Amino acid sequence: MTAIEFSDASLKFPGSSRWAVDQVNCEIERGKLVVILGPSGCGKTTLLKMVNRLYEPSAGTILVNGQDIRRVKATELRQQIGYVIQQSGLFPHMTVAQNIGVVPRLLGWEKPRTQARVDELLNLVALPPEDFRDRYPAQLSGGQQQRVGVARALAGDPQVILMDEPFGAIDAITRTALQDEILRLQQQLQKTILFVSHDVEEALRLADRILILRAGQVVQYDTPFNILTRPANPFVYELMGADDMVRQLGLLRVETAMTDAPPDYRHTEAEPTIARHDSLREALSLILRTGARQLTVLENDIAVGILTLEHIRDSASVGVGA
Ligand SMILES: Nc1ncnc2c1ncn2[C@@H]1O[C@H](COP(=O)(O)OP(=O)(O)OP(=O)(O)O)[C@@H](O)[C@H]1O
Repeated sequence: MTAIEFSDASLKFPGSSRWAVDQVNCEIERGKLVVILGPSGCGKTTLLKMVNRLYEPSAGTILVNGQDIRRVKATELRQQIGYVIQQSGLFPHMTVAQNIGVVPRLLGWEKPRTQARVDELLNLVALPPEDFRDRYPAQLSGGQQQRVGVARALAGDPQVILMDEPFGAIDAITRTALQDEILRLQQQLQKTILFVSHDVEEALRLADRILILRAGQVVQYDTPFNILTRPANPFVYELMGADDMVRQLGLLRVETAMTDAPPDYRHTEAEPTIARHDSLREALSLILRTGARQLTVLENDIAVGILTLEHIRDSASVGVGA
């Protein structure tokens, strides 16, 4: 099912001679995390802000859950769509609980229901409620503020969440921790997330699909694996740094290269196993170390896939497409 659909979506800012977003056509499947990637000024933020009508398209249409967003009041639309921005955007004069409770209050929830939801969300983003509920944003680290920002975006239980470089201003170690958190939450909640980034590693780690923009136009929209192995043109190849394959293998997840295990598949105890979220680099090490012909890919102790050296080799044989 399609959660967001862009049809010829375009935007030209008043007084500007060029299109900031130029005839974007793409469908975002429900439950997927799509990263919009591209160089500075290519239109990533503009495209994102068109979805919750912070910017109105000059031409084309955008559907959210099948509905033309022009037919929904902007305020109502924004209550249905979570939004996380770089500097968290928390209201400084409100406590953490009040910040997270903004949308539930707008939706008219009773106080006890809002309070319970705030605590549930703080637990979900690994901030113990009793420690954090009554603090003000200035009393939090940058990483904690972003966690609260994510909790706030989830508060009304929206199906669609927009994230605009949410971890851009965070140090590298905390950023990795927050990315792990998003992957964990995503496994649990399966929201449709449109995530702006200019960081290739972040895109490869998080995305089910990557949308590459250049000068407002879609250059390629595909899985991280296909973008790395079949870049549409030299621009994509360079953007992805596809010449450094060892680094890329460290970023691609096993699940991006494996084949699904047949329903009757059984693996013997002796066969080495790997988790679907481990990196291809770890998989390669394991194959080389054990001399195994194939690895069984596990998720929650269940065999979900098979990974061979050929799969990894395919992922490393980059060619620039037409
Ligand atoms: N409010 C505005 N008025 C006029 N032009 C704008 C406005 N906002 C953005 N632009 C222009 O539109 C183009 C796309 O900007 P946008 O912010 O979407 O790019 P971006 O890809 O998100 O960039 P970055 O990675 O640097 O944040 C740029 O040329 C920018 O200068």
